[in-house]
Amino acid sequence: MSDQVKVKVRNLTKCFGDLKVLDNISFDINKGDFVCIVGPTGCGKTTFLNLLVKLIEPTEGQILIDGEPADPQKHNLSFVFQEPSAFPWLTVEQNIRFGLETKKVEEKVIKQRTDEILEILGLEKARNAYPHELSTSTEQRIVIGRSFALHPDLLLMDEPYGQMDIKMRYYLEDEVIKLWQATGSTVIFITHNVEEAVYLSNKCLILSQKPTTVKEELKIELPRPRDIASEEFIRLREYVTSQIKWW
Ligand SMILES: Nc1ncnc2c1ncn2[C@@H]1O[C@H](COP(=O)(O)OP(=O)(O)OP(=O)(O)O)[C@@H](O)[C@H]1O
Repeated sequence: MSDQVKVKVRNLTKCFGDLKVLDNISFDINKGDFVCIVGPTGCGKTTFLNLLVKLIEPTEGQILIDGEPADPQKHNLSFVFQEPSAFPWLTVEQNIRFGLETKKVEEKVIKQRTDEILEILGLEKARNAYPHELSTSTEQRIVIGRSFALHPDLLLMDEPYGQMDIKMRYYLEDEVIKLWQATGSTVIFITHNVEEAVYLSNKCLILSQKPTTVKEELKIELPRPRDIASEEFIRLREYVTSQIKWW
């Protein structure tokens, strides 16, 4: 993990009319970090992502990527949302190649990255299948693979496993860690699931209730793969849960 700052959030405030959602928020995300953002329902997690991609404008403050105002036209941002969005008319392999071809990446690099991602996903044999021939969770894995293949400046994931059952989630979480480690991407991952945040992140950003501030930036330095039954894991999970409680 390098200490080079990738994302700098400074004095970010967002109001919708009289409703102050984000209240003077500042934090840094380092290059190669896997940051999970957790907080009470409605505290503004999605609002933060919308500000980052300029879907909405801040009331005050700014977000910088590599020292420049965040701009999806300039920065290489990639997204994964809760609803899988593989292109149904493309095969698994073509889905993973898609973004790289659009960006006119050299064929040799496209092939090498696609093969690497297919291998990590264990989908080499399904490379010529279409998404409708596969399960919903596999479709989401393809979307995640497609996003990591781009080696984005920043990969934004908003509850990508929200619809998956618990057993499937552990499997997918291990896979996303492999993709992250193989590509060195910087990831911002939003989740309601504290266990998922402690399992995945090397830094957990705990937000308060509205008007939202950063309650704590918690470094999580447990070895990987993480043991959810270990004393330290349980202690951290309980601690983060206690921090986001507002009742
Ligand atoms: N365009 C908008 N206009 C008015 N209010 C909005 C708008 N977008 C979001 N809000 C309000 O801002 C607050 C934060 O919403 P947001 O969806 O960012 O929260 P969240 O933390 O992602 O929520 P959840 O935990 O439910 O996923 C909510 O009270 C929401 O109603």
